[in-house]
Amino acid sequence: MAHGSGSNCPSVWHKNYPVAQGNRQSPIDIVPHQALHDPSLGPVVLNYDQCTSMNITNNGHSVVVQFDDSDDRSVIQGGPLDNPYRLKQFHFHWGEKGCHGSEHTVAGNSYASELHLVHWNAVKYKTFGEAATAPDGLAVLGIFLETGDDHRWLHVITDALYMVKFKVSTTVNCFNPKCLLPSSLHYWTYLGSLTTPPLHESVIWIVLREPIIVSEKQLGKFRMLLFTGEEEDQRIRMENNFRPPQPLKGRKVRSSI
Ligand SMILES: NS(=O)(=O)c1ccc(S(=O)(=O)c2ccccc2)s1
Ligand SMILES: [Zn+2]
Repeated sequence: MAHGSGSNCPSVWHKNYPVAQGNRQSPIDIVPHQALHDPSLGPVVLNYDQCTSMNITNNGHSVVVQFDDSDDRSVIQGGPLDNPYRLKQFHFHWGEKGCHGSEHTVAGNSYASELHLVHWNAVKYKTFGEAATAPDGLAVLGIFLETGDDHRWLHVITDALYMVKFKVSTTVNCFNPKCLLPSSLHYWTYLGSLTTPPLHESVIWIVLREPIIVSEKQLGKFRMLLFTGEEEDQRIRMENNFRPPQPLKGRKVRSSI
């Protein structure tokens, strides 16, 4: 859970963001045998083949790789989505040690980290900002990270993290996030929200069942990032930037499995 001073403490977010206690908040605990298998749910299709990555930024609460979303070169479609959603950015959530750090949990079990690929509905909405407040505006693909062997492609990101130790940005060229996908695209899907303020209830969540494997060493590089800027004398390590599971409030989780 994100501890620490003021705003990055989930238990007080509702004071400034009353929607934190809304009816479709994220993350949630996914209970596989209570999920509804929906045969009408087709496969999720990721068209990330062209190079649209732009930069990697430490934004003070995570590390974010941003993409050029001025056209439909990088989109997700299929599955629960009625049309293609454009890739805007991806970022991670992690803990300070062991297997805590993911936001979604599976039957009460958490993973060491969770990758979120954020997409927006550019067919129905003119801008990301407009989509971000619409009930079907965003689609976030969640991928669990489990510790084990080195992930050969995650190195491209983790080797760049020292450059964004403080709250800064640097360019990253031609990183195709398809290399961060597990072999199976079986997923759970449900209607939820952003997991950080402003907590908009605008996200169609697609959470992959199969985790990707990364090494402790690679995860450790996330933990050496700082919430603070270079000019600040206080150095607060960036870790535990995950929100705990929120009440399901009657929502149904569907599975493609
Ligand atoms: N963890 S999460 O994937 O739910 C998430 C939190 C914040 C974002 S955002 O930066 O895209 C964003 C989107 C809308 C408004 C402000 C920021 S995505
Ligand atoms: Zn996230």
